[in-house]
Amino acid sequence: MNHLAASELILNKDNSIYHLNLKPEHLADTVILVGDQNRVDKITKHFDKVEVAVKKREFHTQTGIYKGKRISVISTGIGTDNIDIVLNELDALVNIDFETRDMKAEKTSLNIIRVGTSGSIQKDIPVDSIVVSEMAVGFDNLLHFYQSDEVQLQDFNEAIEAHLGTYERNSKPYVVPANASLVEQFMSEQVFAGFTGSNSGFYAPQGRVLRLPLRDDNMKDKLATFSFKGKKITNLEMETSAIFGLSAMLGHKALSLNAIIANRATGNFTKDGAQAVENTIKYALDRIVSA
Ligand SMILES: O=P(O)(O)O[C@H]1O[C@H](CO)[C@@H](O)[C@H]1O
Ligand SMILES: O=c1cc[nH]c(=O)[nH]1
Repeated sequence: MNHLAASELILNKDNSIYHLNLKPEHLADTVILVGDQNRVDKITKHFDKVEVAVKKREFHTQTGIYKGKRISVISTGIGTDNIDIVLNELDALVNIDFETRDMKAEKTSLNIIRVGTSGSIQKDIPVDSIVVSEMAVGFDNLLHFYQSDEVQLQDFNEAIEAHLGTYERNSKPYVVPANASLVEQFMSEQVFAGFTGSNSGFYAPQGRVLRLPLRDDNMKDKLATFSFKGKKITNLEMETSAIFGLSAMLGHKALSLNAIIANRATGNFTKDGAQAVENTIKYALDRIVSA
């Protein structure tokens, strides 16, 4: 067997994993991922107790108990490049033996739930609502570095590429589904079912113009008018595609919920982002313990 070299599976002096700074015993099987470090406390303030609190760079982790369930909350920072780090290190914590540096024979499957913020691109999905993503389309290029074809919905890939007329030097969009059982657990009449676009930036990649012109002025409208097999792209953010894709490849279950703080179709921005996020956190925690 090939043991993973020190340069590939990187452990800190205390045997914690490189970026997350966590040891296997620090992690719960249910993991909430948030972009913003300050959101970790906003979630664990609802916990009965917090037993682990570890910080390194933008990766802040707290593990504790909520209504009898052990949950880890981890901030990822912004972007799918960070999701590459977080998902690989989460998987290593449960599925690689840090002593032997080999894969474990028996694999653990985590439940991974993103609680994020996002901008709606459909008029009828207003600010302060919650979108539960059934699917995601990645306009980043992360999944293309992995043997990921099997987890991608190729018919959607082709339909989106044809509709957008993606610039030939950009990476090709990839579409990946959320875990179906988590979608069922989190869906209700209080939320919108979504198809979430994950972009490689906040400004031009999401069709925002401050001072710099876009290569394609119509990109936001093209995203909003895409429709295939009854699905429209509902909202834009920056992590969900990679969370769904890497989780599916690694055998974990993933879902993403986003508080809608901007409506790009109407030009509205929430008047109380903190409350929108708090409502989404409460909804997510409630659904996690409802299983
Ligand atoms: O609020 P978070 O979870 O960070 O999510 C959204 O907010 C950030 C951009 O402002 C991006 O990370 C985007 O995905
Ligand atoms: O419009 C938005 C709002 C939040 N996060 C994003 O990435 N885009």
